[in-house]
Amino acid sequence: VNIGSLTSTLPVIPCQKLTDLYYLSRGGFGTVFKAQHSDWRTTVAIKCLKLDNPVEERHRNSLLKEAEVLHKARFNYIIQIFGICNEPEFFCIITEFMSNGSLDQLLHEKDTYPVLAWPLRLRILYEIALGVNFLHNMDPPLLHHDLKTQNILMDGEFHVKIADFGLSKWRQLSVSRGSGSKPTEMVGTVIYMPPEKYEPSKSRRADVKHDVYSYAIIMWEVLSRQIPFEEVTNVMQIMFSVLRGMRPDTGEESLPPDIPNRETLITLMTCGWTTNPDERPSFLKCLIELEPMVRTFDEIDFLEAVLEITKAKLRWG
Ligand SMILES: CNC(=O)c1cc(Oc2ccc(NC(=O)Nc3ccc(SCC(=O)O)c(F)c3)c(F)c2)ccn1
Repeated sequence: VNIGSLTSTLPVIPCQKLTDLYYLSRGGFGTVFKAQHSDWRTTVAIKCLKLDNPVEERHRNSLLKEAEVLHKARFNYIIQIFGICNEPEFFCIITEFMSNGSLDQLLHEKDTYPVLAWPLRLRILYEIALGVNFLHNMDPPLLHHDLKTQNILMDGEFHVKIADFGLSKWRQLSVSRGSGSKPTEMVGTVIYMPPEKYEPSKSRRADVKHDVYSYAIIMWEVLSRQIPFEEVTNVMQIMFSVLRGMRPDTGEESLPPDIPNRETLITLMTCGWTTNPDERPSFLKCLIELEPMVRTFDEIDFLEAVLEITKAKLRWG
């Protein structure tokens, strides 16, 4: 058997199979739609190149590259790619549709989700770590470098899938080329970015400790349901404060005393966002800390937590 032939090729899907397109989000030059696959009878998400500007080779290639990366990174906690649609006038990546949206929405839309039980919050943190740890274990390691709650998606049972809308990353690319006269403003958010990355020139190549800083900030956000540095006026002020050592507050008003394993979780998050990248834990270390915590809950605890928010969501409509 030729091992090369074993690597399953990615299905190429004719674009007329994709119907009922519904606009979801837009970025640099990519646009994301919800769609129906007419043969598979399921809902999918498609990330495609805008149709207005001529599909330059560069854009098509970067989307092809993304499809290849996703195809290689197939795992339980990474968004699943179903195929690509590669036609002269229409080019897109087809992925599973994550019906419960992003972690950002789950955490901060408190009208829709008034309660978010601790067992589910811990399972979410654990599954994010499983996903990123898998990427870091690939050969060569795949570094995400844009982990944020908007890139963590939730499926029908509120299980986590790591995604990368990547639209801001490319936009940043196009902006940082100094296209216009105005200063290249940072697109996207700076709160998940480790301080050593504020000066891209000085940052070390292929920084393996970037993602764990972002993860520590996400840990705080999941446990507090607050926006990190919400009280700080602007992006520059956040960057100066973080460079001086400011981090989200780990006091009881942000992280309530009833959090299970509160001290261990705070130790892990403060270690994860420490200024010196070398002192930050690996995702393997994070998983070893989190496994026993998640094991203290049983399947019913998770199902009850999911049922609670599913009911609330249906009531809110
Ligand atoms: C309510 N539901 C929705 O709105 C919705 C929208 C949706 O749209 C997409 C979102 C993201 C992607 N693409 C993507 O995630 N790619 C990618 C690339 C690299 C890495 S790993 C290394 C690295 O990060 O560079 C990675 F983890 C992921 C996409 F194709 C479609 C998908 C599902 N549901």
